[in-house]
Amino acid sequence: MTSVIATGLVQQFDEAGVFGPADVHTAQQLAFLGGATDPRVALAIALAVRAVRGGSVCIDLATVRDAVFESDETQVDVASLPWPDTAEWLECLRSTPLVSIGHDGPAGRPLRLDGTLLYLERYWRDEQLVRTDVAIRRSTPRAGLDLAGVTATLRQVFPRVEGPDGLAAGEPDHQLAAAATAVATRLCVLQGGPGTGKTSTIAKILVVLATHEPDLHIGLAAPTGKAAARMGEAVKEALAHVGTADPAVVERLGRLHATTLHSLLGWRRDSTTRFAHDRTLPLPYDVVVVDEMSMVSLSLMARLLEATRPDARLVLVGDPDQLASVEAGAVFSDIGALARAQEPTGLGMAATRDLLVRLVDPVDLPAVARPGVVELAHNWRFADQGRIAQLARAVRDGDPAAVGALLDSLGPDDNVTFTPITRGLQDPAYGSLRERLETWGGELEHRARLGDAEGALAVLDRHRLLCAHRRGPAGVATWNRLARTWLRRGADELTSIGEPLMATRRDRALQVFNGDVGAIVATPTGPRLALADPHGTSVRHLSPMQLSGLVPMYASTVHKAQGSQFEAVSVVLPEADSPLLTRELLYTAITRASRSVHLYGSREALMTAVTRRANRASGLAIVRD
Ligand SMILES: Nc1ncnc2c1ncn2[C@@H]1O[C@H](COP(=O)(O)OP(=O)(O)OP(=O)(O)O)[C@@H](O)[C@H]1O
Repeated sequence: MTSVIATGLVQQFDEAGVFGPADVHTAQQLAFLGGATDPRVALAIALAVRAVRGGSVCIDLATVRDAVFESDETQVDVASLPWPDTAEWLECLRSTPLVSIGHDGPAGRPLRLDGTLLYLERYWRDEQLVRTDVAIRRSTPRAGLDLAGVTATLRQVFPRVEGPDGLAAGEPDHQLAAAATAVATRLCVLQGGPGTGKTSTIAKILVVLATHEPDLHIGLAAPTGKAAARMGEAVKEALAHVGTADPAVVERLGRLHATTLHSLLGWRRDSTTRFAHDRTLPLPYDVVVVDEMSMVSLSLMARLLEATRPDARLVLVGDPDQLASVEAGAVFSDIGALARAQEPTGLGMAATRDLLVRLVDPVDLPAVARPGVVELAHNWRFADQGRIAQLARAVRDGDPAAVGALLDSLGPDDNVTFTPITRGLQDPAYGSLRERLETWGGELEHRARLGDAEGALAVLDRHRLLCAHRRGPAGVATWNRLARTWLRRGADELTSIGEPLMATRRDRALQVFNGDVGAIVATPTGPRLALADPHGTSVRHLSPMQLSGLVPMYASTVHKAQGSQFEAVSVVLPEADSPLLTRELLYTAITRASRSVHLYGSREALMTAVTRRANRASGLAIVRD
C-alpha cells in the first residue's frame, strides 16, 4: 500500500513496495520532529522501522541494498532504487540529533548508530542488555558447591555408555557437560536438533540440581501454550527414565507444570511489552528452564533476563537452526554463534572453566570449552527417524548435493517422499496429498461424530499440511479451501462436525492462545469446539461462537506449527522466487515430523530453500573487544 504522506526518497522506496504505511509515518514524523531535512535520514529511519517488522533488529547500512525485501509475501526489486552512498549516508546520520553514536552516545535519542548498524534505540538497548547479561551469567562460577557430591550425582545420572547404542570411544558426553554447566554457572544454553536428547537432558539437569538443593524453586516455560504443554509432558516422561535417581526427587519434579513464557513473566493489563516480573520484582525461581528458545524474540529474551534473579540459574533450550521468532531477533542462534566466534577470555571465564573441568571427565573437556553454551550433536532417535534425520541434517548444513543424493536414493518404503510439481494446483501429482488429507480428515470427522473429543484432538497431531505462504497457490488459504472441498465439509466452519480450527487471537478470559488448535465435535447440546486445556492435560468444550478469530486448520504456516510435532507432515513448497523460502523454513517444516515427511514442489524450489538463509540483521553475534 502506498502512503499519501510519503515524500522524497522515502516516497520512491514506498512506491516500489519497500514500506508499509507505519514505516513511512514513523520516519516522516521523527524526521520532522528532529528537524532532519536530509531525505537520507528519513529513508534510514523508515528502513530501520521496516527491518523490525521483517524480523531484523537493525539495518546494516553497508549491505542493506543487498537484503531480500518482501511485501505481501512477494519479493520487491530494490536493485534499481536510488540507494545513497554508504559513507555519505553514515556521515549525514552522524550529524543528526536523532541518532546517538556508538556505545558511549547519549541515551534518549530514537536511533543508535553502532558502526554501520542502525538501530531503533529500544532494540539496541535490549541487545546490549542480552549481550552483557549473558556474558556475566556465563562467567560467574557458583561458589560453595559440594564438588565430590555433585560429581558423583552427575556420574550416576549420566553413566557413560559406549558402543553401538551409546557414545563412540572418545566422544564427549555433551549432555553431562550441559548438566555440569547448569550446576556450575548461572546460564546453560543447550542447543541441539531433534532427537539429540534436549528433553532428557532437561529432566536430568533438574534431577542433579534437586538432589543437591531439595528446596529449589523451579519454573518451566516455553513460548507458546502448545510448546509448554509438550514440554511439561515430555519432561515428566523423561523423568521416568532417569534410572538411578532418588524416587522422592523424581516424584517431586514430576509435579512441575510448564507455562507459557508470558504467563511465567506475568501479564500486565497496561502493557504488551512489559511484564509483572522485572528487575524490581524478579521471578521467585532459583532455576528457570525455557524450551523452544528459537521462538523467543530479542525483546522477550531481554525481559526474561531482567526478570531472572542474578543468582538464579537459567537453562535455555532449543534448536538454533529453526525459524526465529515472528518478532525481531534471532537471539538464541546469535548467542550460540557469538560463543563459537569469541574466545572465552577473562578471569570469570577462566574460573568457570576451572570449575567445569573438575566436574567432568577428561574425555568431556571439549564439551565445556565454551562455558555456558553446549551443543548436543548425537542423534539418539536416529534409528527410528532414518531418512527424516538425514534430510534434516543435509538441509541444516545447507548441502544441496547431499539433499539431491538423498532424494535420488529414496525407495518406496522410505519415510520421506518428494513429489515434483510442474503444473500448479491442477497437477495430478497432488493426488497423494489429497488421499492423505481425506484419510486424516475422515478419521477426524469419525471421532468428532462419536463425540470422542480426546480421540479427535489426537488425530490433529497425526498430520499437518505446512505452507510457507498464507495466500496464493501455495498458501494456507488455498489449501484450506481445497481440503474443505475434497472432504465435502459444510459451509459453516464453526458448526461443521470434524472441522479442525485454529485460534488466531488470544482470549485471556477463556485462556485460549493464538495458535491453539481444536476440532468441532458433536455433543448432546450441539457442536462444540474441543480444545486442550492450557496445561495440555485435559480436554474442554467451548462454544465456537464465544471465540473470535477461529480459522480452518487443514493447513497452517510453518511458523504456526513451530513448537508442535506431528506424525506425518506434508509440505507444499512455494515457487523458487518466493522470499519466504529459506533453509530455516524448510528445516523447521521437516523437523515437525516424527514419522514421515512428504514434500511437494519443484526441485528448484527445494534447492533454493536449502541454499538461502533467512536474513536477520543483528549485532549480537558480532565479537566485540
Ligand atoms: N544419552 C542417551 N542415551 C540413550 N538414549 C537417549 C539419550 N538421550 C536421549 N535419548 C533418547 O533419545 C530420544 C530423544 O530424546 P529427547 O526426546 O530428549 O530429544 P529432544 O532433543 O528433546 O527431541 P525433540 O526436540 O525432537 O523433542 C528419547 O527416546 C530419549 O530417551
